[in-house]
Amino acid sequence: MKILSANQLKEADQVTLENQQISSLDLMERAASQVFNSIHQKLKGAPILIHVFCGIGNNGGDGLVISRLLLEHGYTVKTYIVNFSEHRSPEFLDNYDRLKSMSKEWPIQLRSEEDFPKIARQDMVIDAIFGIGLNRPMVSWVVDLVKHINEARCFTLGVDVPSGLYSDKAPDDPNAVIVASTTVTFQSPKMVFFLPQTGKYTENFEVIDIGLDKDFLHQVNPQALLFHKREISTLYKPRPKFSHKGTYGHAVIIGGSYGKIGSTILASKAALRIGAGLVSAYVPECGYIPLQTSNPEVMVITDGEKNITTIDISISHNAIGIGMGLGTSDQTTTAFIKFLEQNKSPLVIDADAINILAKNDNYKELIPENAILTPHPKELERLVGSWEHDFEKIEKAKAFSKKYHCILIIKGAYSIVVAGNNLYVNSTGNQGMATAGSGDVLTGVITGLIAQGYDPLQASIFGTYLHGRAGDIGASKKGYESLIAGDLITNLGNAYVDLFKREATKPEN
Ligand SMILES: NC(=O)C1=CN([C@@H]2O[C@H](COP(=O)(O)OP(=O)(O)OC[C@H]3O[C@@H](n4cnc5c(N)ncnc54)[C@H](O)[C@@H]3O)[C@@H](O)[C@H]2O)[C@H](O)CC1
Ligand SMILES: [K+]
Repeated sequence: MKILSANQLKEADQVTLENQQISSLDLMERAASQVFNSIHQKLKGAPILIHVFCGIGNNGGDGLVISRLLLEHGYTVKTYIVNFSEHRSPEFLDNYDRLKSMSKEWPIQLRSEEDFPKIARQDMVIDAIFGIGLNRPMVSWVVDLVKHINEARCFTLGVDVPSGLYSDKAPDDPNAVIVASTTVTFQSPKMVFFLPQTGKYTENFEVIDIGLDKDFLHQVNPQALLFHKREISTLYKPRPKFSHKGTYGHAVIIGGSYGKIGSTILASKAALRIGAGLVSAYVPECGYIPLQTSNPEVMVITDGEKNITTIDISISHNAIGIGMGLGTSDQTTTAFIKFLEQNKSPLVIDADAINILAKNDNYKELIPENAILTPHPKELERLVGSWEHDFEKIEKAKAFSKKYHCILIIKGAYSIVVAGNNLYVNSTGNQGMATAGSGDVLTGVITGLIAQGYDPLQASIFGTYLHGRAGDIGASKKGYESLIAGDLITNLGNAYVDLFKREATKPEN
């Protein structure tokens, strides 16, 4: 599914009006009626008080249409106009008149704190104050209104986006944004829903198709792509019946140091469970017995006593995952840099291997083309430098990916695969996966997929999805708190099976 920017949506809007020969008032009616349908389906006429807060632009216009339709269907509604400016949009004004002409109770004008209504915990709020048009800080009484609404802690539905969010940067004041229980958004999910600083303002979101011009939507180069099961399942490579372990490649996992051998146990097991034909672990001597005991299917090569001192892989192989538990001692650093100078294999670079690269710009030049780096936020910061907000972080990640011709996977609630200017947002995973070793499993998964013949970009997107889905299935059985990295490995098989199940284990956003 395409994630479009605010400008792209505005352009789509214009193209649609021309090609479908409709007015923007018609389009607003179409869009807002769908929001009403979604509310009506859930409320089914429930006799609760619904407060609809409308700005004076087109988001506010949507709110007025929703108010009218709710009233027509017998709901108890109070409509408020948030007068943050004198420049009311024509579509707002048309709908304002329509609402006044059909309702005995006129909308209530808000101009200052004295006008704020009481909102009870059991009421519902529809937030149509600002949409994708917010382009400067809100005046202070509107900020106070937002806080007043949030303090009520009642079910709050955001129209298009929670008011107070910009489309391309973090909010000026983190308390000046509506915290929505759900957001019904038009045509395309918004990038803000997927980023930590802004995604927290909506618990859920629902995308509704408002019928924007199909050709435009088809040809437009999106801000990012969001991957769900239907798109992901097309990446799956079926296994031929007459195949053997050699068909599925040899994955090598390099890492571990005294006290951190578990990371390589997890990564190598994950590479096996995702389907690599053969897996070898290259670890220091102290890892030999733990690995052989816990993963009998994995072959073990050792070097150094407590940490790796040279990396010499003479066995034939198809992919290497390196860095988990590796440590960053001088000896290990030298070994890793020498390895990079000679290596010709597809690489997944994780954890301490990223930390070593971050030490020196000359090291980064050694990143092979199409290597995949899987940093968590702190590792990413070491690699690309600090950022002020998430959009800047993404721009820095893109610049890094282009400069070094590699793929970055920004791990988080929605992991984002960055390949040059292209962004791929993952839709699976949950907060239970914020646990030790989760990243080691991801590295093993992606390395195992490359060994089987998936290209690095496919392996990044597909691997991130399967890893998250395994976490979702694991959490559905164990809950978030008790989910551990080993459970992700256990459920990788279920994640594959789930790809071809019709019903999703978790509703798609
Ligand atoms: N194609 C679609 O997706 C459709 C979207 N619709 C809805 O329209 C809004 C966007 O409407 P717009 O009028 O452009 O912007 P807003 O309503 O978000 O904001 C109103 C207006 O206010 C000005 N402004 C911005 N920041 C401030 C501020 N801090 N203080 C005062 N004034 C401010 C600015 O000029 C804005 O234009 C979209 O989200 C959807 O809800 C259509 O209904 C259907 C098609
Ligand atoms: K809104």
